[in-house]
Amino acid sequence: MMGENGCQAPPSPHCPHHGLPALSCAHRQDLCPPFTLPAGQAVNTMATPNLLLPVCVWLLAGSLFTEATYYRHHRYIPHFYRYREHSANTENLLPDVSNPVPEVTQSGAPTYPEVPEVFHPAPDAAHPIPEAFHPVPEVVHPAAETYLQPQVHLPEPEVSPPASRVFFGIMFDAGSTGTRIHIYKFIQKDPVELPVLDNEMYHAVKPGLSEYKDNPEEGGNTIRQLLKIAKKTVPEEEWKRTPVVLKATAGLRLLPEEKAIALLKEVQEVFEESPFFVPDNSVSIMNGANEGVLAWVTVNFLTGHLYSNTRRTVGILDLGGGSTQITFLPKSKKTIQSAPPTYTAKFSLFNHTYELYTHSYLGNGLYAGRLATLGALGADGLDWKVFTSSCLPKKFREEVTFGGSTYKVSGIPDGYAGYKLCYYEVMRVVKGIFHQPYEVKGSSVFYAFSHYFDRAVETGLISSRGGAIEVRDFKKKAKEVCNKMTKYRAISPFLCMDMTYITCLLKEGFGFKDSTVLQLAKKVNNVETSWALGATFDFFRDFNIH
Ligand SMILES: O=c1ccn([C@@H]2O[C@H](COP(=O)(O)OP(=O)(O)O)[C@@H](O)[C@H]2O)c(=O)[nH]1
Repeated sequence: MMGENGCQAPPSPHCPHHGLPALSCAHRQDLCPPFTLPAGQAVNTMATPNLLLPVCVWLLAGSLFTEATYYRHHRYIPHFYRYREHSANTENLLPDVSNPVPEVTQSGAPTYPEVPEVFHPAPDAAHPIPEAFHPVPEVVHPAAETYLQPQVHLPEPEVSPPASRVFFGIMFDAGSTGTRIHIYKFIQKDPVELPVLDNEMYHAVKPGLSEYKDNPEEGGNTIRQLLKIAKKTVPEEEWKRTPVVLKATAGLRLLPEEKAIALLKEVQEVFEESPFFVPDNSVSIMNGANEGVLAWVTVNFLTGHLYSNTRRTVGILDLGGGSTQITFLPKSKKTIQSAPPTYTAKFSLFNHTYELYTHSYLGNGLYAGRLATLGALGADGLDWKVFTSSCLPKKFREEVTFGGSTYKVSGIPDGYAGYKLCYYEVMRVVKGIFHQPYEVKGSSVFYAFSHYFDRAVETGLISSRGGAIEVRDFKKKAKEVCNKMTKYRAISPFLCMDMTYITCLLKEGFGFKDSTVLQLAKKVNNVETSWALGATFDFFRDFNIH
């Protein structure tokens, strides 16, 4: 089985390293051992982020495509002291219970700037936006003579402001349960200032790439389908300089290496035949630490915490199909000191170095967790076997597919079902696997999204607009669902297992208190709460996550 290294398909022939344009091949190019290809085809790890974009919002949109497509429009006033006025989604913020200012300053810990310069780092201190995105000089600096009429002694007219420059970034999220395209439109108002996130187009298709492990061509077709949306969204004159990037997560991490490589190669070929710019690091499997860090960047950026002067940030909890991530900025040194060395990540952003607690648990996503609870995870070749669980309705019997494999599963027809037995079963999947961070029992606010959000909506814990609940609410609802399985079966026969798993993950896994408040959100400021935005920032401004 493959490790969690971020590994990529072979380099694109369009890269400067291969004699072509210079847009994004300045990124980190670590070799990736598990994906070593024949000589001359060494693969690269993905690059990592650093960009700051002010945002604010209005939403244009509609559901145009099959599963989920929407188009959002954002405008942002780039002054941090105006942040609260311009937060379009204040119901998602919990300022009163946010992280308090740390009492003890942690050496090497990030400090939040007190002055607005944080928005405009000196050009030489930040990684420059690629050349191609800089406004052309003659547009930015019109010749002064054009505007001066000294001979008639008229007052000097105001010089026109520099023309804004629009650029796009296309980020594919190849998850275990689906593939999603995020098309971000940015506005670069001034070459030395930071671009503004103007809007995002999002569309998702199911199933995920890993389901095509035995038929990569068909997997490639799902990417082709999504690229059609990109062609409709990005103006034709921008295609050539719009980078297209795909990052795969747990679905591909869990596949045998050769199957994952075949899928990545197929995607690379589909990208090559597209009219978009294909950097040499454009198709990769993202490592778990980057997945957590980039989601943290997205959420803290969208909630305004990255450029507020409050020193507050929020933690993130991401429950995917194949893996689950926890990431937060510790207040106490002890959290980092007591964490296993691979459970921390440093990166630079806005001239600051952050050291986060972050970990991705591969095989502990919701779908992988279901199979693990049933004892079926990785049990390929046991087609005859029926995997049973007291978390499922007694009379339920079905085939389920995950990661391209199909398993027979059922309830226990003559046995017992219910919360207690179910909790005992899921405990086996969680116990001894999770590290409990030193300060997780504290008062930090965590944003929980992906399947945490989906299940909370399905069970009526929150509305589809999101909301705040306590960990104990998941437990209460899990008991209710498990003890009334027939009532909830129509929503999903797995609802009892899922809710119990989430409860167990939060309490026994991460060690959260019953009273910990979780802010559940699918979107913040109408932008998807996933790692994709952070990864796009990272593409343009390497965060150097390590
Ligand atoms: O931009 C995104 C990306 C993901 N998701 C949801 O988050 C979950 C993540 O699952 P995924 O298959 O990506 O998990 P992974 O493969 O990363 O474990 C799914 O419910 C997705 O619908 C979402 O709502 N918006």
